[in-house]
Amino acid sequence: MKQKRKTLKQRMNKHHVVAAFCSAPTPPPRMRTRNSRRRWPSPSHGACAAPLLPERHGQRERGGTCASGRRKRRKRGRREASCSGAAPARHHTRVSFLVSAGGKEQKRCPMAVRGKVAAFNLPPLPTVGEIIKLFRLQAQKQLSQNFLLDLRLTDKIVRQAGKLKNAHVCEVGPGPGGITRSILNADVEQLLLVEKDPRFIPGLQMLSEAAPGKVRIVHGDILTFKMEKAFPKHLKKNWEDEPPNIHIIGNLPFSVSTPLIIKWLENVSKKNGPFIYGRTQMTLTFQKEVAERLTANTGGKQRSRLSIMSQHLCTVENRFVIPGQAFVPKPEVDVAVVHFTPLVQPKIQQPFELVEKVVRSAFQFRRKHCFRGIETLFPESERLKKTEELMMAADVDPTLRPFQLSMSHFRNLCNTYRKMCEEDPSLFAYNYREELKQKKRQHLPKNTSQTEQTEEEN
Ligand SMILES: C[S@@+](CC[C@H](N)C(=O)[O-])C[C@H]1O[C@@H](n2cnc3c(N)ncnc32)[C@H](O)[C@@H]1O
Repeated sequence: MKQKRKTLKQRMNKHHVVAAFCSAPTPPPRMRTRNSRRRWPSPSHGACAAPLLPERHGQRERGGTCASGRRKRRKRGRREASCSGAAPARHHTRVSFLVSAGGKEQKRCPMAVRGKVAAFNLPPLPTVGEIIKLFRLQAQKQLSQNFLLDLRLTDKIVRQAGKLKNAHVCEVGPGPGGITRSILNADVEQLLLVEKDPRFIPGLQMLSEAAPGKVRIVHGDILTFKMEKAFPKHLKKNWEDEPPNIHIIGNLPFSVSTPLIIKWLENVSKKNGPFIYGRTQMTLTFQKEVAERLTANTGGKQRSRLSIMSQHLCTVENRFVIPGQAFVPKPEVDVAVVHFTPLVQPKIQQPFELVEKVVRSAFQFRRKHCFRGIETLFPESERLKKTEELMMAADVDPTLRPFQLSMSHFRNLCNTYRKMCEEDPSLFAYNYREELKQKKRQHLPKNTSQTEQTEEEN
């Protein structure tokens, strides 16, 4: 009789587990999964995981009716209960969930989906590590893929975005879905995932099924993806108002994050792309040194083109550093999480291209006096005269080094250069590098300023 009742209970458990994966948004009343045994059920639909997921439901039920099965389960239960909060990320594949009859969390390994950010609980899922194994998602070095498996860390990244309850979020490069889980746990309204590598799509579909109606997956390149229509129109806010409840979050490869932030800064300046909705906030990871450049102050060692371009358009905050060893595989460098909020008024009120040109020229020779870079704004024939005119009118000491120039120095330089371009409409089209190339092609004798290598970082 006792044995019969247990079997029924087990059947109920099985039913709830399946339901959780198929469509039910609520967690099962009581469930145990032992991930090393791969007990999770396969998703019932979608082209994603079915062929790779082992079918174990029958085995589970049979195991429950014999004495040795019960002994094994008791032993396993003790092991699960001993899973401590200090478990390192690599232990995460052995994590289990224990949820009580009321759906209230009794005990759950802190490595699992939780943290202050959690406001919505995904049903039990295979861990990120298991998804990687299950779908054989080896990181591709040429795509600079480095994954975050520690969900405390992904929660921490997501917390940097602020309150996400009912927010519309776009995650760039979700990969195996660590950050994705933390975003979903923050009780967002809608999550748009843009992933370039098709190998990750089935694992993401699995997450999508665990949070029905919330996730939209786009297989595409974020550098070309059009964000203008990505979110509902009613979320639009005036630029002067508080930022809309729209966030961009992502841990992108370094090769993509720098060109992407430059593109998005241009979008901020033109109020298009993701900023058609207002002052959309971004929480993104960068190589630590790039994050330092983005946030460097006047006189700082890392002060560069990126510092001026980002800080004149946004409030930029370097929130925290993630050591390289937190990623799998470990990259050569550390990573920093940077938060951007577009400013109501840019600090330099000139077109993006003009500011970019002045700033790029100024940092052309970063160890030399700033006039050496600034003079590359002018054709050789009138270089000296025009550079003097610009520096005088902008009230900038020509012997300062580029990294010593403040935002107001750059504002004055841009405003004066704009006036000079209005007086001489051909000036803005002048391109120093083009001139150099042409001269090289013509085999003209080179003077020092022509042969000098530019030092500006790109
Ligand atoms: C560094 S991995 C991070 C993966 C995951 N977000 C994490 O934190 O574990 C970068 C991810 O971005 C994806 N990715 C790379 N370039 C991309 C692009 N241009 N557009 C969209 N996704 C891209 C990669 O395929 C990979 O999944």
